[in-house]
Amino acid sequence: MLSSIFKFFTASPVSSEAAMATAKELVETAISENKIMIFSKSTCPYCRRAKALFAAQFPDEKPVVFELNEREDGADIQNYLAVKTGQRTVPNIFVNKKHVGGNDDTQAAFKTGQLAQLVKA
Ligand SMILES: N[C@@H](CCC(=O)N[C@@H](CS)C(=O)NCC(=O)O)C(=O)O
Repeated sequence: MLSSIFKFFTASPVSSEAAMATAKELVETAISENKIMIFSKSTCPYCRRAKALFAAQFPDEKPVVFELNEREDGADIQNYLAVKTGQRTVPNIFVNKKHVGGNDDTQAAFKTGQLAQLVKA
């Protein structure tokens, strides 16, 4: 019972001001400290495809992945990312502090060579 109430609140599209501020700091630190930062959900097929692309094409780089569905602050992070990037879906990917976007954007950026440019920037 308590855990279902808790899940309802963590899945909420509304975060308190304090939770948003905490999520903001966490997200901004993660983006600035990690070359490839992937906000993901472990159950999401688009996320799997994006992670597989990095593993296959940039095997020397080790993306940092936050699985939002496995964290208590996952909904707050997702809400902050929506404000920051205009994108609410996962994956939400940053390379060298640049917002690449979701899986479709990442696959497209790989095809044009832009992703490789960003990775080595
Ligand atoms: N076109 C997007 C599709 C991403 C997408 O639909 N992701 C789903 C999960 S598989 C999502 O974020 N749904 C909303 C949510 O999980 O909150 C992409 O290529 O990244």
